[in-house]
Amino acid sequence: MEDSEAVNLAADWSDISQGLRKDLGHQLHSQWIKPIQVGGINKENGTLDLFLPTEFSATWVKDRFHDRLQLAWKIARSEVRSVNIQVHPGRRQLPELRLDDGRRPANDGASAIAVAAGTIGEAGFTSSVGLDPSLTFAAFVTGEANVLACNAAQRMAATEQPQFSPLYLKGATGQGKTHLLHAIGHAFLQAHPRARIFYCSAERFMVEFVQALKANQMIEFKARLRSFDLLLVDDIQFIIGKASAQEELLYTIDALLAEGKRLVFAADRAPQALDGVEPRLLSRLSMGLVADIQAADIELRKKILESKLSRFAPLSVPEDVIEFLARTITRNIRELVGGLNKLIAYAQLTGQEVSLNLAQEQLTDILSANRRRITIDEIQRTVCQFYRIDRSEMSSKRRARAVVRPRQVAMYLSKVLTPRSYPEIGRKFGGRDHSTVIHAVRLIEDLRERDADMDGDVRSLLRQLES
Ligand SMILES: Nc1ncnc2c1ncn2[C@@H]1O[C@H](COP(=O)(O)OP(=O)(O)OP(=O)(O)O)[C@@H](O)[C@H]1O
Repeated sequence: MEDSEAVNLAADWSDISQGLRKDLGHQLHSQWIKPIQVGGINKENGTLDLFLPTEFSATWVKDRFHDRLQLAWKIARSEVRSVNIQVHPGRRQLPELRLDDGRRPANDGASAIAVAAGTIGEAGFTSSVGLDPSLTFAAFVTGEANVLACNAAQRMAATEQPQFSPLYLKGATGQGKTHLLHAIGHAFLQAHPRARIFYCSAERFMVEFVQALKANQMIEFKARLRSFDLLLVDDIQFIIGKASAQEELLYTIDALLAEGKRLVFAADRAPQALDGVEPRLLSRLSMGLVADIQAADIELRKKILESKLSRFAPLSVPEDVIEFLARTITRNIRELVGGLNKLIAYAQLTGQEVSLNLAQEQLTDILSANRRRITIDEIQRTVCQFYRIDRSEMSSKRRARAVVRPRQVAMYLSKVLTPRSYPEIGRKFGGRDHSTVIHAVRLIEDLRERDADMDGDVRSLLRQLES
């Protein structure tokens, strides 16, 4: 990279970074954004490399800030088409760790086991590296879908002796399991400042296990694992295969439970539905309390958006935008919050007001991914009810205008609302040829422009089908 280009990139980064600082607050910014180093722009594909010092921080930043960083760079530099967040080659800057007897661990010191094994109260690196400071109970919004899981999590963190262990949090992706795991960690640390806690994903656990095995470090690995007061293991569904790693986890669970330690697992499915997990481990995972996190309903989605918005005060977002986001981004909370963040970031970076139009314009990817899958059968049923004709007319050969037009409208809606091809649509309408469907789609498009009644009918049908 030429010197002048490096200077320009540094200047742009300084502006972007400052904007994000205002947005995210000092703590999050200095922890996650400040350490980013900007690489060069690949002239061929427009990719800009952003480097972080550790794998953990790279993953964290990628998960939370990728869209924002990409958007900010796209606005700052027209030639940037995407950003690629990765670990800086050859750099791993986690604190150097020592085993209890003063020796250094034999591996590179960046291992999750080693990191989490530090004395939290002294080094403070569990709270600054392992746990996301923003994922607390205070920031977790409850509703019918998650209140039981949240109560169970609070109890796991607060009481002197846990009434149940392990706690197993079950819920679909993006519904707040990781958030609760981190919140338990924070609350537990607050109640027991010198506690030893360990947070990792099951995948990470497997990697650590294999590394320890290869490096002849199993004694230290086992000792570390058994030394924790609170063990938080995320995404346990990934603990598949590797019988020896599963066995080690099983022994760890037994050892920690025997000492009344706390264990929390999170997964996207019930223990019994975990694939490739040996029965003894399954029985340990389900022997405590299995708490379900259901998909958030619209009320909870709105409450979460409002709570996230309070961080951006005094910026306000019109109520119709909140309503729109909560109503349309239904798949999970991660996308919902991501959508809000993206919208606000875009509005701030371009100096525009947050509005319904802007939301519809800027969130097309998220919105289309969330759009309910409408079937051709559903379309045919709705159209027949609307025009009061028999369902069989959708496939019949009758050419009376009273049935031809509704059939054409249904074909048009099938093209607009489903990913089906013209021939596929034709087959669903009594085996008609694809050219018939193309003709119907063009005709209705044309009629919508010329005939207000037809346009009104189609709008009304669209509303019914998309509600
Ligand atoms: N009830 C809630 N209140 C506030 N924020 C929430 C809530 N539920 C989820 N979130 C937010 O949604 C995002 C996704 O949540 P999280 O990462 O905890 O999901 P997850 O269930 O662990 O997903 P995955 O299975 O994909 O790991 C996070 O930013 C989290 O803070």
